[in-house]
Amino acid sequence: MNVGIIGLGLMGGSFAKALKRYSIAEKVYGYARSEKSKEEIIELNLVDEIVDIKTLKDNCDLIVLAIPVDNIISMLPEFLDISSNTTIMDLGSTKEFIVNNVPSKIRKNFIAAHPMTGTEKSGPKAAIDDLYEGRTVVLCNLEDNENIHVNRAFKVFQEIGMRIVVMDANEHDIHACYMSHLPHAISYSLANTVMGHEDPKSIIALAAGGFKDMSRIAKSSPEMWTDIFKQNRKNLLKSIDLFEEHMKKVRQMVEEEDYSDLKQWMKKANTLHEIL
Ligand SMILES: NC(=O)C1=CN([C@@H]2O[C@H](COP(=O)(O)OP(=O)(O)OC[C@H]3O[C@@H](n4cnc5c(N)ncnc54)[C@H](O)[C@@H]3O)[C@@H](O)[C@H]2O)C=CC1
Ligand SMILES: O=C(O)C(=O)Cc1ccc(O)cc1
Repeated sequence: MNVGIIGLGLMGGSFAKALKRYSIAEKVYGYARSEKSKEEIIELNLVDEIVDIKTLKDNCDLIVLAIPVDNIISMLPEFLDISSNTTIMDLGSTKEFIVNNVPSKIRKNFIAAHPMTGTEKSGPKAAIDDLYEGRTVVLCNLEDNENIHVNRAFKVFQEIGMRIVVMDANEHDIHACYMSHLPHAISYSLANTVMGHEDPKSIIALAAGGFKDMSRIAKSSPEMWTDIFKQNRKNLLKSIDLFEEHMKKVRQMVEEEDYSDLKQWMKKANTLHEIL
């Protein structure tokens, strides 16, 4: 099997590494837009060859879109003339808007996937060897796909050591919002709150583990996350409203010195880690 990867940053670059590690592809082709990315991809030896989109389409059994979620949608018309045997797969963090915007001509070929693994880093240098190992990938709306493409996706994800979960795209976006998109909104808010109040010297001198843990994902790519917030806007707004209710509640308990209720509220939060 030949695989083509469009976008060789954290997700695409790590996918290329996993394919090599498990000898899954005969040849891995890459497509990158900027000269800087191309240089980095060659230097890091992420793919066998960097090619244009036509070469990818003519030579690959599987084409992986590992680019920001709005770019995934704008790129889809490029694939209207692909062979019915070629699988296209995206790795985007949102799913419903994407599946609803796949042109009907290639809907059977298009596998909507979301690997539930990543980091706050981006670009080719962020690619890591074992990003996918032992992690979960969510595949959405597989009833819209032809079997050849579903089987190919299952085979590749299993071979790189992933656990597969199948879900409706709408349901996926709700879960992804609470487990990932809301935490990113909170982390960005925390970072901006602290920077608006503390000077850099105090931040360096006093930042402890908790603050570092909670602000790590505030380093994530604004290009990628603006698109995600845009595509999952409805769920994100609802989750922010629910989160604000909790912030109001803790504020009120502290203001009214209601420490017994505060302790109960904290104890309830502690139980999350009995599940995790
Ligand atoms: N970062 C993470 O932890 C995770 C990201 N995702 C999703 O994976 C996708 C890729 O994210 P990352 O790899 O983290 O981003 P990244 O920023 O590390 O890599 C994306 C690469 O694609 C390139 N690119 C952008 N538009 C392009 C286009 N039209 N043609 C060719 N190259 C293009 C960029 O220059 C960049 O090198 C996104 O859709 C994101 O939502 C999914 C799970 C985890
Ligand atoms: O860095 C982290 O902890 C993440 O949460 C990474 C991440 C980012 C986006 C996703 O769609 C999935 C995972």
